[in-house]
Amino acid sequence: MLKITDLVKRYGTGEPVLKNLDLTIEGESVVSIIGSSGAGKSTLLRCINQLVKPTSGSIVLNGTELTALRGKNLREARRKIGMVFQGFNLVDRLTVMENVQSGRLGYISTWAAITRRYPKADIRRAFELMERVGIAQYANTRADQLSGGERQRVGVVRALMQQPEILLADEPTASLDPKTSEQIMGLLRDLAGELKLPVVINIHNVTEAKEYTDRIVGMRYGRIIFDDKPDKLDEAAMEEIYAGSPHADRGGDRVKAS
Ligand SMILES: Nc1ncnc2c1ncn2[C@@H]1O[C@H](COP(=O)(O)OP(=O)(O)OP(=O)(O)O)[C@@H](O)[C@H]1O
Repeated sequence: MLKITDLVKRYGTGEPVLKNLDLTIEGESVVSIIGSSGAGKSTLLRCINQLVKPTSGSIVLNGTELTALRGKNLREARRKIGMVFQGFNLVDRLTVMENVQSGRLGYISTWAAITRRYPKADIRRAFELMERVGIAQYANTRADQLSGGERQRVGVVRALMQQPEILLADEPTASLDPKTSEQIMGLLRDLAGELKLPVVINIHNVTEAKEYTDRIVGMRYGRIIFDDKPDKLDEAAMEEIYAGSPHADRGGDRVKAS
């Protein structure tokens, strides 16, 4: 379970971009985070995986308070959080297998990684996952030879190689064509169920959020103003999430668009 309580993030001396945010995610649910540009979606994901240090508040993942961790403990906790990125973040000149195995860095010795002497169990697991997502035939192909959809599948397998307890995806389909985008969303949804993994997806495409996720969290300027099942996201809720201007809202309490 992920339990976020009273989370505040302020960059420098500016107004907070996350304002006393509470969010609990249980079980294998697939949750999408929607909201206008600048609402704080990426900052929220980065606070969860501790790429960004929250200003205050609590983030507990399966009993571990992440905000209190430093050094080795922080590195260990971060392995439990898989990340999937918009731009895939692969190393182009490495093969698919090498990219996928980089998800095991931190679990295996540096020497084993440098010399590509991956443990047998890791190779087996990589092939299982690559088979599952349809890229096993590319194991020895350089990452830059693959299409966008195939590259994102590599990104997903790499994240799963970490044996994460939660998977975070930051705009995972924004660089993909519509059909491939739907395939990747379907894959994330199915993997969440198969691996009993909570998945949190930042997404601009509301149609995909409605179709492929179990719960939609709508953010507006650092606050959660909608949190419900996709079929509850009606026009009024959309208006509230997306209307208005950042200037009107920033800093103060939520201002309803007129
Ligand atoms: N490293 C940073 N330093 C200062 N301000 C930042 C930093 N990162 C983000 N911000 C600001 O925080 C606010 C929230 O940004 P964030 O990227 O979290 O929003 P978002 O909802 O993910 O937007 P988008 O959909 O465009 O990615 C914005 O005003 C942004 O300019």
